[in-house]
Amino acid sequence: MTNPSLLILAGDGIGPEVMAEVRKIIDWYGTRRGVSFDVSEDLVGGCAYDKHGTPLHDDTMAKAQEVDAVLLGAVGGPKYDNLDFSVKPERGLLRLRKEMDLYANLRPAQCFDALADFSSLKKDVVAGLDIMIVRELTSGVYFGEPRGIFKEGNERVGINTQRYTESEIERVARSAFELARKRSNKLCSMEKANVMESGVLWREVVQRIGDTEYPDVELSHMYADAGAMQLTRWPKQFDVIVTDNLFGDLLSDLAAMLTGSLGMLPSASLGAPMANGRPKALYEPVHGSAPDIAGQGKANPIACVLSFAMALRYSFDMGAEADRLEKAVEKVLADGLRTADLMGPEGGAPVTTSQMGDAIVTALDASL
Ligand SMILES: NC(=O)c1ccc[n+]([C@@H]2O[C@H](COP(=O)([O-])OP(=O)(O)OC[C@H]3O[C@@H](n4cnc5c(N)ncnc54)[C@H](O)[C@@H]3O)[C@@H](O)[C@H]2O)c1
Ligand SMILES: CC(C)[C@H](C(=O)O)[C@@H](O)C(=O)O
Ligand SMILES: [Mg+2]
Repeated sequence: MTNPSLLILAGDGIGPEVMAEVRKIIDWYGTRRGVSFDVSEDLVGGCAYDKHGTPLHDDTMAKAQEVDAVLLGAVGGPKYDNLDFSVKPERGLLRLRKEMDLYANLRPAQCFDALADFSSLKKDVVAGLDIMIVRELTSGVYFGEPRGIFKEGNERVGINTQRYTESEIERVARSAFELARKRSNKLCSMEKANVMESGVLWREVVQRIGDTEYPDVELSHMYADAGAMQLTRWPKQFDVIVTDNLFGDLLSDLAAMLTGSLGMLPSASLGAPMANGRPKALYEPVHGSAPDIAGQGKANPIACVLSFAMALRYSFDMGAEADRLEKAVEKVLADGLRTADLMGPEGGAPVTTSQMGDAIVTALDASL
């Protein structure tokens, strides 16, 4: 049997720093668990632009289509802020999502016990929190046409279009209902049906899929602005949330901070099954390239490490190994290890990115 294949696209800023820690964990699985991956690496984002004049070379896109899973670090940075939109680092990531047709973006927000004190919310509001945001990732206002900056009379007008077809809503709704069934059978759908036609359609379609295919799942609907408010008021009322591309972008950053730091939140972007039965998949932390701390050894690698745990679970059917890795992360946090983003105002001595990665590997060793 051939080894499962992984394409690593570490990207820009802290991307390569956090990915180096994931490499240690991939190596650990090879040497200690006999689970070897065929790993290849390539460029995405600003570093790809620097080399090729494009944030994602066609050859890299082709490789991404062939492998079992892609692991991505982060893209972007101030150096590229003034580039034309078509070659900005972020376009590389958006192209991967679109051409791999990764329509269901799973963004869990879990509050580790050891960090409950660290959230900006009160401890009892976040302790034990475990929610899953399913963000539609290949459509909506991110991709709708027309788009652009146009001349209209004496001034310019910027246009983006929110657009959803029924089938796009149906497939992401099914992903969310399936997840809800594996968790606590509760799904909340968020849109703005009070002001947007695309929201009206979204609500109707999600309700129909629920009524006809998932009558056992308790379905509720909420306007996305109220959803943001409820997520900060009492987040534990939610289990699975399904929402569109833009609202999902905002709500998942909000949910990340409930757990203490953006440096903690992983994600899985999944598409339709390939010929081998595995879904098309890309795994990446929710955070970006963090230019303010890049190159200083300060980045928290946990979001990227937990993204690899999601790969073990969703691409490679290794749920028990994913549990092992998540428990190893839990252990290092319980032991008090903190990167700088997890230090309170009282301060203390943070560990470096690399020390955090090493500690996770040591905890994995201890799990055997
Ligand atoms: N998936 C991605 O690649 C992705 C996601 C979001 C933003 N971006 C891009 O990243 C660049 C910077 O964006 P931004 O500053 O709005 O968001 P960001 O997520 O990079 O950073 C926001 C804040 O969180 C901190 N932070 C983020 N990840 C951290 C980690 N692992 N450990 C410790 N602290 C961490 C940063 O230091 C910063 O203060 C932009 O070019 C943006 O487009 C990329
Ligand atoms: C970098 C950017 C294109 C991306 C998005 O807006 O989707 C990011 O914010 C995310 O959340 O993955
Ligand atoms: Mg975002």
